[in-house]
Amino acid sequence: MLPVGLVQMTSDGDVTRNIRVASEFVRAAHGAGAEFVLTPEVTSLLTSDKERQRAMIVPEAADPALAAFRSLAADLRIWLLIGSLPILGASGKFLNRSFLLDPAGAVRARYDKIHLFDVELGEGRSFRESDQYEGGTSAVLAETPWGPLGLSICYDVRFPQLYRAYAQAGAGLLTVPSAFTPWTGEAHWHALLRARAIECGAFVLAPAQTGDHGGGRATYGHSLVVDPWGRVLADGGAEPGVVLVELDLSAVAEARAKIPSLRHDVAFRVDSL
Ligand SMILES: O=C(O)CNC(=O)[C@H](CS)NC(=O)CCC(=O)C(=O)O
Repeated sequence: MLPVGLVQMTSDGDVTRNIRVASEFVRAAHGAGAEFVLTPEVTSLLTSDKERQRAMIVPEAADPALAAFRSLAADLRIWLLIGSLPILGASGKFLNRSFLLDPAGAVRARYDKIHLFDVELGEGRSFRESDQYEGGTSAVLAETPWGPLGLSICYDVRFPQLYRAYAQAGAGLLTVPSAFTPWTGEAHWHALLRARAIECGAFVLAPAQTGDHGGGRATYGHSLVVDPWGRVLADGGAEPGVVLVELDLSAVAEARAKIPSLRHDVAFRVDSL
């Protein structure tokens, strides 16, 4: 059994505060027995204030949040997935980067969000993540004591081919740290995450931002753990806090034995008539 803890929080423009709040929740999850703790997308900074982003977002080597979370993982002797930190890349654009830290505080994997959220939701709700961020180009499968883990972030969840590639490469754990909008979350969040779990026969771990972040930004919450049969094992609701759940890892082989759809994948062509 793997005891996991998902941190649900309301990050804002105050990096120091966000690091403190996330760290308190991580400590609480560890105190409750979690050996693997996960935080949401943009744990360290969630703001629409572009000047503030320009001032606060730095290269990885100088990032105070990464340094703090590496010490925390080492201090608590836990595996820690920091859902993402905004990082200043070499091109001058930002990268939306997940970090998997081991119990020695070492960075075991980095993943840069591949699919950027450029959408028009209507009623003046538009997002253009690519204005400031550069997308990643590599899927990343990380080794853990609990088997291979496939990393992704938020809007990536709408691209099932990423998760299928992870499942075909052996992943039984999939991470989807997020900051979903309240509107799309209400309509799609549970369905998308359950679909990824079911079609991959894998656990989906999705720690989420929640609530009102100020400056017109709000997120859906509902941090979710879904098992390989598609059952929602835990739902974080709307309030900040920690979601705790024990994963029975044998459920991966069990689901895939019942429905071996990963083995039934065939290459096909599309005939346009
Ligand atoms: O910009 C930041 O500060 C943090 N990043 C986010 O909030 C990102 C990009 S705007 N949000 C999403 O990808 C939401 C996806 C979503 O809601 C959907 O697919 O429906």
